[in-house]
Amino acid sequence: MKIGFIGTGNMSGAIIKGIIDSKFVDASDVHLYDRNVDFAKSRAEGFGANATDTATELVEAVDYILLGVKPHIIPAVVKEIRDSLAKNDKVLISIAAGTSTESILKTVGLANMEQSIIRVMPNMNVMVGEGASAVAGNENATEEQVEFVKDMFGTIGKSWVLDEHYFSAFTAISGSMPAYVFLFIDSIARAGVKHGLTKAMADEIATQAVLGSAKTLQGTDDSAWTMVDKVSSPGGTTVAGLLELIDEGFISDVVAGVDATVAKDIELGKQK
Ligand SMILES: NC(=O)C1=CN([C@@H]2O[C@H](COP(=O)(O)OP(=O)(O)OC[C@H]3O[C@@H](n4cnc5c(N)ncnc54)[C@H](OP(=O)(O)O)[C@@H]3O)[C@@H](O)[C@H]2O)C=CC1
Ligand SMILES: O=C(O)[C@@H]1CCC=N1
Repeated sequence: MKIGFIGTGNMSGAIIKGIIDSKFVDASDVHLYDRNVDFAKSRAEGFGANATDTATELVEAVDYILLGVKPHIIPAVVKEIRDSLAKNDKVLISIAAGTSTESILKTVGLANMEQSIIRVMPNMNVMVGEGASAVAGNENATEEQVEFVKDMFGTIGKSWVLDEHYFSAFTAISGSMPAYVFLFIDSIARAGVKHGLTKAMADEIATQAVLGSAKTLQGTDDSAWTMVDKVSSPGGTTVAGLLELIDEGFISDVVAGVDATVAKDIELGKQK
């Protein structure tokens, strides 16, 4: 299969690297287009992939087209390529937040009502092969097409087929989550600085503690809550801090943050 990327920024770059490094596709089957053509060309050169001068050329050259542009750019790009889409049996993949397959189908227009569209919500951790991506096909997408895209994102982390109805929730607990975890790590490090550590040292320690905790949790059948109990020695340091965190609203603050993310994703979707 040949895969094309329109918009070759951060997310596309990470996905391209992952699918080539894992040999999911050969670099010669990857085609890139960006509005900054020279940028796409230098990216392509780095990966050993191909670059095209226009978006429509890219559509002609590939089987799957990933839209790697910001959500507000999606309509313009889709309008630009819709005539070439109409002539061909291609699959569109969108990773844009707050953008439903239905809204893309409307942009594609009446001539393309059979268009297969697959929506994916990855997260930034695809950059290190530890992404968490949800995949949903519209009613035109075949099971094989959805599985292909799920496997594609499975090469750069974990991927799940998920009903599109849950995408706002998934965006909150996975797509946006790296930012919240970075904030958590920074908060821990700042507390370390308060108690005399240098910021650089505290950043490194907090990052390793979070990484190790995630790995420990992945390696056990125990729930996160059970693991909280396992770290908390009777009368010890952890339970003292834990009770203070809960008392200060840690759980409800996290839930409120997720609620706000979900609400924004729904709002963005309604604007389309
Ligand atoms: N960042 C994240 O953590 C996540 C992002 N996403 C989604 O991924 C998508 C891409 O985000 P990200 O990679 O961060 O964005 P970037 O800005 O890094 O990349 C977008 C690229 O598309 C180019 N571009 C802009 N307009 C056009 C056009 N008309 N035709 C072709 N190329 C164009 C941009 O060029 P220029 O720089 O010149 O504008 C840029 O190179 C977004 O829809 C976002 O919602 C999803 C999950 C996580
Ligand atoms: O902030 C955003 O809109 C995108 C979606 C998920 C992560 N970043």
